[in-house]
Amino acid sequence: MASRRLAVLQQHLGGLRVQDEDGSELERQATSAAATTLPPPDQMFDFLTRDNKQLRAQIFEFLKFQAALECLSFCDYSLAIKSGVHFTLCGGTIAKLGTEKHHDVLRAMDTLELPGSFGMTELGHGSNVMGIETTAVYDPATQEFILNTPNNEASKFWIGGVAQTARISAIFAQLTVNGKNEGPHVFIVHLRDANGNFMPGVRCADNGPKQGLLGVDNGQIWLNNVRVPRDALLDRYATVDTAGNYRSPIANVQQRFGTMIGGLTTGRMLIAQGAVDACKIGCTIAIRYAADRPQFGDRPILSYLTHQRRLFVGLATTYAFHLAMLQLKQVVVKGGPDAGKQIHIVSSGLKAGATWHRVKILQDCRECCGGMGFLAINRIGPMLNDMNVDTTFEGDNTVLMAQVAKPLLDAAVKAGMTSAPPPKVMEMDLCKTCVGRLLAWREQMLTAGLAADMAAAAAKGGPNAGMAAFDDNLDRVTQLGWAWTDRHTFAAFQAEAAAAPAALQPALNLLALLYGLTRIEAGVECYLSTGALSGDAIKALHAKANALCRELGAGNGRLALALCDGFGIPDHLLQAPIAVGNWRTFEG
Ligand SMILES: Cc1cc2nc3c(=O)[nH]c(=O)nc-3n(C[C@H](O)[C@H](O)[C@H](O)COP(=O)(O)OP(=O)(O)OC[C@H]3O[C@@H](n4cnc5c(N)ncnc54)[C@H](O)[C@@H]3O)c2cc1C
Repeated sequence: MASRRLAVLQQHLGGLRVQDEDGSELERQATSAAATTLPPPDQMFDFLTRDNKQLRAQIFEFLKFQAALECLSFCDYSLAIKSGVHFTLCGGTIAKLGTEKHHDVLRAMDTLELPGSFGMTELGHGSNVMGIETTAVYDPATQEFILNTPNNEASKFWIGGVAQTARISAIFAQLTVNGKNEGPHVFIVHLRDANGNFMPGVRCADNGPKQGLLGVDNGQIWLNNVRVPRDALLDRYATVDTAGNYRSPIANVQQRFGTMIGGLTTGRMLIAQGAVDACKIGCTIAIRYAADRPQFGDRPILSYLTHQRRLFVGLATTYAFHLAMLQLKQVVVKGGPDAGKQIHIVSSGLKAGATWHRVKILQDCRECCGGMGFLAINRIGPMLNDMNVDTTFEGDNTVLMAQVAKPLLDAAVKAGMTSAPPPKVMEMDLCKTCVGRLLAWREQMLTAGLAADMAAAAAKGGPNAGMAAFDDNLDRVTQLGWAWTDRHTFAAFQAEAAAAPAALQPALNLLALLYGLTRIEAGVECYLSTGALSGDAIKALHAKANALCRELGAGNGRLALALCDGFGIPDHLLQAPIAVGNWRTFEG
């Protein structure tokens, strides 16, 4: 059992599994890019940590932890989210924003003695975290903070674990010391005692029935003069001494809070990875079933172009995001002075991109399985419900795409990029380099156009008018977020494919090209409206994508099936009868 578990962990650390020895050439080509381009998991970061055994062990633990949560999401999304809330959101916040005195709490969380929750969102304040209204006022007489919910909109809402199980919460509240508001800070607040009774001044309630994710007890919290000791403040970035003096190395309230929550990106990464993992499951179930299911005679439904267009594009996109996530994890591990900003942008784009793709890919998989896709036992339907929220939590996708676009636009305005590059007809030789250039061009085109509008508005009405122009063009801002994500993800895919052993490259290059072509199709308006691509070029591009789908579908989808096997999901975690050839004997 232990060795099986280790094998599962390893395959997810490395990314994908290597096929059996007796696999055909095509199957060998299709096996893991990640498992073959990267060294074994325990040596993966040797180059960073050669002289520091402790750091190396920490990095390995971090990756093992992420892999373990991935394995949980293969079994059950509620279980993965409940664990993520406890360990990553609550535990991770205490670890990253707290100091050594908070480590006892972490130890009690590790043993599940203290089930944790993450109290950021309020009924009235979701995406705008700076606007939260819960208050924490320092009382120097008792050296305590007094926390309050001043009105119902300030009640903590959606908090995972709070309806039934959580004993503590990392509560975000506006801190006031000596009458001065210092902005949002985080406090460890005990909600329930060991018997499950509410602590004095605390009240919690269930949020009520949800669309899915029923294994997570989301709830609401009201705090009424709840007193917590001075040490309850997570004080890595700000301290309050016994006499009530507030100190922080970051003077600006907004910057200080930005620094605090900027470090809490692990949860966002886990949501993005969970979406990629769901796509692996959905694609594997749907492609296996489609290869096994005849309709209109002996013809397997996988041979229909419409099936290939939906499932193989989904497969290519899943590989693209898997490999981009793998690169992001390496950036996180590597760290460095500029890593924070980079991680924020990349994790925002990948989370929004992966979860929005997941919605489409799982829906396509569901439809491709016909009625069987609607049966709960075949998993895809329940996954669609359980995961529907991933576009909203850990940063609403639209808001995240704006965060991807904002620094690009700020840099463009600063660099004086005040006119869009003139549209020019692009060469369409339909190779990977050409696709990469086209994706980069769309990003530049959108950046320059928006930056020009913002600069013009600022020149007339000042910086606020520049920001108003940003808000007035949020549809284009979202397109820019997508354009950046498409370009970045394609580049990651290309890099991983190029680094793979020669035998794997044809399969990975094929998938990467299919992914890139379909992302140009997704942004076709930009190319056509500017004259960058002609109608004939778009037709050729569409035909090329179809031809790649035909290649993946050859031999009843042999290559596509091998690429699914490359995900390394054991059958007992796939669970769906239609994925393991049992639909013919199905009796309900
Ligand atoms: C199942 C579930 C579990 C959750 N678990 C937790 C938890 O454990 N702890 C916790 O603290 N929170 C949790 N949340 C809260 C979650 O993080 C918030 O729902 C999320 O931040 C969005 O906030 P909101 O729901 O208030 O939506 P809003 O922020 O009100 O957004 C509503 C809509 O308005 C749009 N919008 C908002 N602002 C802008 C803007 N500036 N520009 C353009 N469009 C905008 C958004 O795109 C969105 O479509 C959970 C939520 C759910 C549903």
